Amino acid sequence: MIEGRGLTKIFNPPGKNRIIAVDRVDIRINAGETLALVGESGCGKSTLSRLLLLLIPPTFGEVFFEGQNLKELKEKELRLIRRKIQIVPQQPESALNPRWKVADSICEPFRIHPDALPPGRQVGEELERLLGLVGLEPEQASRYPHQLSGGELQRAVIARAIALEPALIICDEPTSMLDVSTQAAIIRLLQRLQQKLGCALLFITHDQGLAHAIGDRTAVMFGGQIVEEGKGVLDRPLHPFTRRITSIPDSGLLPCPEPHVTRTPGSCVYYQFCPEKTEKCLHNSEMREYKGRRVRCHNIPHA
Ligand SMILES: Nc1ncnc2c1ncn2[C@@H]1O[C@H](COP(=O)(O)OP(=O)(O)OP(=O)(O)O)[C@@H](O)[C@H]1O
Repeated sequence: MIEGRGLTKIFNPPGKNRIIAVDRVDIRINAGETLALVGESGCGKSTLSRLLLLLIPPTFGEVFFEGQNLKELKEKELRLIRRKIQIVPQQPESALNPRWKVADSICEPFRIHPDALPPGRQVGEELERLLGLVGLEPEQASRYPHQLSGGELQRAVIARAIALEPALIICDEPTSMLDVSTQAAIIRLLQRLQQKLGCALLFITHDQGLAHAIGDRTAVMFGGQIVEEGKGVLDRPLHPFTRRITSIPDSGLLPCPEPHVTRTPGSCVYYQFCPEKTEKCLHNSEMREYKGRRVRCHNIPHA
């Protein structure tokens, strides 16, 4: 359904070294599936998700949605596609207008896209339906954001995200600001909604337990690259980085280095950290298909 090919994002902050935030990433999310994107802080997960929506322009690479190259679309056509892809961010407050009642934020998509309202339906009826789907009371929706808890706010953001029946919801660490029991409730809600609405999820997290629980497939990121991707990645890891993080449950031990600082020029992105590196790892590694997986490592045999 959505596919990024060769996506690269280089930031050039004034007076600082350039940052290769996303480096030649190929990524595909199929209709109705959940892809968990896991990696340490700073490895490029959020930048990659913003590239997929063309919220920021890629330095190199292209994005295809249902076969259409987004770069070739006019702004109006791109807006129609963006309707089909919604984001649930880490901080729900950032997605809701603090001066609006929550109900008004949830219904905003219908004001922007009045044609999206099902024929014969009133906005109020849709609001009631959405609140029911996410488990919020009408009374809660009549409050302002600062009058709701973090979990309630995230439910409101999810209600807004599903209003236009998206084909894909990008969940960018949607539970990391919540306490553990609220986290579990929000995850269950997202899973239930996905089943009911049939949408795909790109679930971004640095929590490998969560990635394991929610993903049909998992993509592991390091230093701006996807280093391993497929089914069962966290159960039977092949890449040295995936093996390392899965051997230390809940590791926060390997903060992602900024590639321009730590990377040996031209080498595999994991070169400086890899206990198994050989001479060929001084050269960039390409993605290889192996046992139904994609792995970016010279030491994985060619299929
Ligand atoms: N607008 C920007 N200008 C300059 N550098 C940026 C910009 N946005 C992101 N970066 C840098 O790009 C790299 C990747 O950042 P990104 O936010 O995508 O990582 P992440 O994996 O989502 O991290 P986290 O889990 O902490 O949100 C980081 O080094 C970050 O500092």
